[in-house]
Amino acid sequence: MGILEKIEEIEKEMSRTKVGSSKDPGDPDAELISTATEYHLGTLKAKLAKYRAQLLEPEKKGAKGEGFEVLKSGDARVCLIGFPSVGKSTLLSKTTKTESVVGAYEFTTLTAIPGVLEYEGARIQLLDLPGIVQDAAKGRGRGRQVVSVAKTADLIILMIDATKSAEQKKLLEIELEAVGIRLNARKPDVVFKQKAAGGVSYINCTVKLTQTDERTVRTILQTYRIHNCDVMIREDITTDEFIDVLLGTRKYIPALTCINKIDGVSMETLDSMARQGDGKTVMISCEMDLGIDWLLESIWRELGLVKVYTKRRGEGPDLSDPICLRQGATIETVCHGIHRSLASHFKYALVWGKSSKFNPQPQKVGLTHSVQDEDV
Ligand SMILES: Nc1nc2c(ncn2[C@@H]2O[C@H](COP(=O)(O)OP(=O)(O)OP(=O)(O)O)[C@@H](O)[C@H]2O)c(=O)[nH]1
Ligand SMILES: [K+]
Ligand SMILES: [Mg+2]
Repeated sequence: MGILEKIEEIEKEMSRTKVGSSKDPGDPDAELISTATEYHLGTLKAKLAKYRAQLLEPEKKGAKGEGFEVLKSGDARVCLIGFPSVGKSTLLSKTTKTESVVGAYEFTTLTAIPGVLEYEGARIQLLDLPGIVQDAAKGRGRGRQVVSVAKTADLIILMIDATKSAEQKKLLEIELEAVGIRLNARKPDVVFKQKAAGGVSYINCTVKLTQTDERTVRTILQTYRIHNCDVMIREDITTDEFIDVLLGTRKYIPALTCINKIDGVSMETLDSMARQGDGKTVMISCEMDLGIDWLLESIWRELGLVKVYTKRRGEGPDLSDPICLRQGATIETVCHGIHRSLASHFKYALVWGKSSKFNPQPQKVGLTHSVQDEDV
């Protein structure tokens, strides 16, 4: 029997068990029967979770942990990362028009399910993902695939079940770190450029290095057989940070911790979680509809999107339909947001708002001008 058939068998057995367990209140054996039924259901659930976890195993040995193929769309991508059954799919179904199957058993979700969060005029892609297991990054389950998708996120939500171990957050962080994701860390201010010739040109501007030095940097370059490059260090970095930059495989991604199912814990526990939380922890209950607005606001804030409005000559700005952009976006990005060929026919733009030198008067600018939030 294949895994799918086994799963089907168990699901049938589960529904039979539920039907057969309707209690007769007058029956003295009812309590006994119901305990036995619960136990049986529990065993079935465990088996179901085991088989579903097998479905998540990589198809063949040595297969690379490629990400699930979901096209990026909208203004930004947010990934839901968490252990099984913390409520990732429940959250997606609640906040977007997409229905992702919710189940009381682990590994309900087997692939990446995208939904669209519409917030403040932005369209944010929210990705529901399979639950990960410990050692996911080493290739257990399809975990490696899940953490690989996380690399493509503009924001990662570490989703945690309030009723389960407080270790969850730490364990998730370890899995993400293992594939090179640095959560809530800023990219070190170091410029590293490989060249074809010319040797190593090392420049350390302005800062005094207290945690590494030129000799160490040069030794590391030799170890990696890099003989021609420009290195410019602009902050007091550690040796590890230099290696991060050198390998270029690190992703620096902002993250929020979302503690779900707070309906299931006592006020004391809730209070102590609130005290431990940093500015990047949000507590919610999908079931009781608590904290969802707080979460959406936090997502919006952490993404740091910039809203820009357009206006026609002689008319007011169109406030109903902003263009949402990443921080640091330029007029060129704005052009692409309006029409693909606009930038190639571009002469100049008039900008009103914070980025205009003459604010509140407009400024005439070129394609490389950086826009700011609420510019017109
Ligand atoms: N008490 C309570 N239960 C919840 C809450 N949110 C979700 N659940 C339940 O938790 C169970 C798991 O929910 P899912 O949304 O399937 O969890 P998931 O993280 O997507 O699980 P996998 O896809 O298996 O990794 C379901 O029985 C939900 O009804 C909540 O806020 N409170
Ligand atoms: K589940
Ligand atoms: Mg799910």
